[in-house]
Amino acid sequence: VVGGEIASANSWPWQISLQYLSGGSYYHTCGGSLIRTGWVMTAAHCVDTSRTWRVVVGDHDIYTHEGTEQYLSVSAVYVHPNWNRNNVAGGYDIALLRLSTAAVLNSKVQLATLPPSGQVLPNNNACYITGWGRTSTGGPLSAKLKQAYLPVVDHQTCSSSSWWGSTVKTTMVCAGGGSDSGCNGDSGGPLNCLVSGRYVVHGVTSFVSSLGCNTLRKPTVFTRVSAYISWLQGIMG
Ligand SMILES: CC(C)c1ccc(NC(=O)[C@@H]2CCCN2C(=O)[C@H](CCCC[NH3+])NC(=O)C(F)(F)F)cc1
Repeated sequence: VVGGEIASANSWPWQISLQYLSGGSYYHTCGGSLIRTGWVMTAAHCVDTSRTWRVVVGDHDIYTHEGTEQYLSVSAVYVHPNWNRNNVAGGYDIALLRLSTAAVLNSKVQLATLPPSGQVLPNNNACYITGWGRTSTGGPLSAKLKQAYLPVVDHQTCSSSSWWGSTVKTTMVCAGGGSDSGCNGDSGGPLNCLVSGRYVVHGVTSFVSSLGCNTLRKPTVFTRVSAYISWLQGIMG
């Protein structure tokens, strides 16, 4: 997250850190959302390589043990069948992770609320992106979870020529486009949008401009969760 601020610890209790095993240690690579005690929603581009994964729930500082973390192994990865790793602009950047052991819910570990199927938010709807991604283009990951206020940019604006043009599809949500943005390492995490006074996860962080995370008029682009409710339901049962 570029800009924004450090979140209050565990104030986004469905946010997870997706980590991979390398040389005996685990490393943060993406975010995700806990949507059932045994299921995590993330981006397909996060898990389209075969690795040993773990999910950490209840985390705030990914580099220190705070005692609130639960370390959960992943028993199966379900990438959307239409995902094309060579074309993030095609959409379908969504995946589900089946956890080997269920998360234990408490004040710091909660399930995300998902939107109703087909719901599209209006321009300027209040949303926050959260994640441990880079804090500037090419910069380091954030040790502590960050949040940034990214209002929705509607499709009409986001798909216009000086914005993302035809790269952005109606199965995506755009948000921000100014000095605050998502950045590498926020992938897969939630876009938390205020709807009727409650936070609903309307987006899965998908891509930013390769010219720079907070490029003017290149909002952070999210997979629109409400376009995939039936796919999610079909996998989870
Ligand atoms: C033109 C369109 C197809 C296109 C649009 C944006 C990009 N962006 C990028 O490639 C930038 C640079 C580093 C990773 N990245 C990204 O946007 C990656 C997704 C890469 C998927 C493709 N491998 N996502 C993120 O960094 C984010 F924002 F989700 F945290 C690439 C292609």
